[in-house]
Amino acid sequence: MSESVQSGVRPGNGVRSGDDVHEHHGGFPVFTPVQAGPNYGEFVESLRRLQDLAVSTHLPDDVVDDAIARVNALSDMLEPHRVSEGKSPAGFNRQLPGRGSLLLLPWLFEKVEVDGIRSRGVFRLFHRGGNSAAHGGTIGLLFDDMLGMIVYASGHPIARTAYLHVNYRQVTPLETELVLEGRVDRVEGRKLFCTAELRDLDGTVLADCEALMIELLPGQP
Ligand SMILES: CCCCCCCCCCCCCCCC(=O)SCCNC(=O)CCNC(=O)[C@H](O)C(C)(C)COP(=O)(O)OP(=O)(O)OC[C@H]1O[C@@H](n2cnc3c(N)ncnc32)[C@H](O)[C@@H]1OP(=O)(O)O
Repeated sequence: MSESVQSGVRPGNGVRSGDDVHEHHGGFPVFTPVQAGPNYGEFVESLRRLQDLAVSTHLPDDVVDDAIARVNALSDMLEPHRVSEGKSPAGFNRQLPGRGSLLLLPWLFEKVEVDGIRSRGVFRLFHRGGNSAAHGGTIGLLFDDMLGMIVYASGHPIARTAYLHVNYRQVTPLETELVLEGRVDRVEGRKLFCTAELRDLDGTVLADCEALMIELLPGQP
């Protein structure tokens, strides 16, 4: 199999179909994953810490002024290195929490196999919704991103989420290790019906979802 991937997606370990199916479905460009450097994970984690602090501090105005200047200086340093989609290590590095993406929940995959996926991690302070619970939208983000990985691992061509039904069963705590598991339950043509559950370490289901992923047709964005 080539090193090229569509939006970071390629078949799970030698499963199901050949290269053609994966490299010619959908209108995604073919990306070559950008390997993160040795300190990239620490860089992303430093930015997450900054986000945690941004939502959990009450700063004097002069500290805010100083912070604005420093953050702008940092942005000015990064700006000349801007690249187009697919040319940054962000999102392509499965060995890093959140695949090295600041958007994604900083979770790590424990199992990425044809029959399903398991990942583990915490919701951070900056994911707070209210009363120390995770914001419901961030739970949807966790599920939705996992669905992409489920499709990838199961060996199906790239797919998009047609619907994602989330059941919020219990309040989801912040800064507490949790486990997420999901899989493709059944396939009808291009339609992949998936389920996933978010549990605490006692096995209590905090949220679960049912989703329809649809394999993209050639040229579909
Ligand atoms: C090496 C390192 C590894 C890294 C590895 C990374 C891998 C990880 C990548 C992550 C990648 C992100 C993946 C996240 C997933 C998104 O978040 S995607 C973003 C959110 N979703 C979207 O933006 C989708 C927007 N919608 C669309 O583009 C189109 O509606 C769709 C979903 C492509 C479907 O359109 P279509 O192809 O025209 O399909 P259509 O003919 O309408 O329907 C096909 C069938 O599905 C049914 N259907 C369609 N929609 C629905 C619906 N909402 N409800 C029920 N049935 C429906 C139709 O009834 C039809 O059924 P049949 O008649 O065939 O029985």
